Amino acid sequence: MENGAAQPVIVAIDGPSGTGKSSTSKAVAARLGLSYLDTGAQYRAITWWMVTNGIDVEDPTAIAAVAGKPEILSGTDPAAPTIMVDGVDVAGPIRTQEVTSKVSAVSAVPEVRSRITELQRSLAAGAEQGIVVEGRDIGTTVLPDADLKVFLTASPEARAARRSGELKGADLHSTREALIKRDAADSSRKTSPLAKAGDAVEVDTTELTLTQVIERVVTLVEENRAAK
Ligand SMILES: Nc1ncnc2c1ncn2[C@@H]1O[C@H](COP(=O)(O)OP(=O)(O)O)[C@@H](O)[C@H]1O
Ligand SMILES: Nc1ccn([C@H]2C[C@H](O)[C@@H](COP(=O)(O)OP(=O)(O)O)O2)c(=O)n1
Repeated sequence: MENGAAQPVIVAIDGPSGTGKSSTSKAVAARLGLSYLDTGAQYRAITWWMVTNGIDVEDPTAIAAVAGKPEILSGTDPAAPTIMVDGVDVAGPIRTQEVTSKVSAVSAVPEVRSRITELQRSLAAGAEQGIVVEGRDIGTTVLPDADLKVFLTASPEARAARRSGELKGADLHSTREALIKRDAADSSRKTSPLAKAGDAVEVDTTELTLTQVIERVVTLVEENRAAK
């Protein structure tokens, strides 16, 4: 723009688990001075609340009935993202195996999705410089008018190796199986499944380093801005 003030830019980054969405999105947002939102953390947070409050996660009606109750607050600074539920910092508890194994069932419930989608849209609208939002349905459903949509992929082997590295020695085979099962659940649900938007740029990260993926996405954002 003539006066040098950049228009806010909205970047949607989707893809299955372990493709590098969180690491890439955080780094791209930090580099470009944008906000950052991890929507998986929000679905994990509402799942943590359901588990903590004894809600049967196999019962969609029970989940739907209380979906509006927890207050979920996301801090969008890429240098220090935060996630709170009813005033409690749940950044650690939302990463347990128990939450990971239940998050697909909870996030498949339409009342949960509409609640969380509303929060996501409001955070995106309020981001003054723009925002990088990562998840499963950002480009398709949450922010279909995003300036740039990226869909990250990687082989199941690469994704499982990355995840087991994080879980400090977790068995590679069982990590791979759990990951494939969660992808299948997330891709096959009726409401807003994991899917690549028609206008998303697909980046296969299997053979790329994290630095290369970050560079690729930063370049895509810069090209997008320059074309405006
Ligand atoms: N291109 C890559 N090459 C190697 N490791 C990667 C790459 N991208 C991400 N990682 C690592 O893989 C793990 C999962 O990445 P993460 O960003 O959490 O993925 P996602 O958000 O898609 O689940 C992290 O430990 C991260 O450092
Ligand atoms: N936009 C989103 C983001 C996540 N989810 C659901 C489906 C995912 O399996 C869980 C957890 O997502 P998260 O990004 O934290 O998962 P990983 O870090 O890739 O293991 O949340 C979703 O349904 N929609």
